[in-house]
Amino acid sequence: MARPLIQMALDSLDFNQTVALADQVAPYVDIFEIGTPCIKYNGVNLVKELRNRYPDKLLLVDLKTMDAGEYEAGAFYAAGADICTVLGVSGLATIGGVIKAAKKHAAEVQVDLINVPNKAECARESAKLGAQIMGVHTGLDAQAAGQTPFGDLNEVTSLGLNVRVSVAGGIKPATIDQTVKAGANIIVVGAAIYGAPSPAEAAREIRELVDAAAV
Ligand SMILES: O=C([C@H](O)CO)[C@H](O)[C@H](O)COP(=O)(O)O
Repeated sequence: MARPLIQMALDSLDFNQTVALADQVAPYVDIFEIGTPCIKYNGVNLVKELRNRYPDKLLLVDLKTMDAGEYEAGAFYAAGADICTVLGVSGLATIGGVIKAAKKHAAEVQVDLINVPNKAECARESAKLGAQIMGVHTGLDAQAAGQTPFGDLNEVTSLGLNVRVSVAGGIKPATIDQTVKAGANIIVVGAAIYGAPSPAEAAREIRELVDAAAV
């Protein structure tokens, strides 16, 4: 089984704390995600900082774009993003705009399926348009209401689309094995790492669990 990538969700608002957390977990993760609250607060300068500091890491900017796809995402690809996210609920015109911006920078697009009523249809149409990654996502508010992403993950991986499937929403050590076995290509972890007493130790444990589950 191909080893899934680990994506660290950097969800602090503080610029320096975000960079410090990235430094701690860097040896164990493949993708740095600048989370939505963080990118809204800090903007393109944080993208530039992480790009300069980590030229070889993948950098995802979780814009969750809802409108003006090409215009909004263009600046973040230009600053060094490898992947920007666009909301599935935004519609195909906006998703197409982000895809256009990504192409100009030889970069990629992730469609976030958060709150999309028909995830299969959105994933199929977005893949046809050229999006490379489908993001199955139970957001922080839905998690607080007791929801998990695993049912949606099974639905989207079983579509057999020629895309990578990312999963986010409260993933923790106890759920790594089922996540890998469900076919996720990218596993996003936020609170289980940044909320741990030692984020570096927590990231190392996640790395070991993913590697063990993927054999
Ligand atoms: O995308 C996220 C959230 O909606 C805030 O924008 C999180 O980064 C994502 O859910 C991963 O974090 P955890 O759920 O804490 O693992």
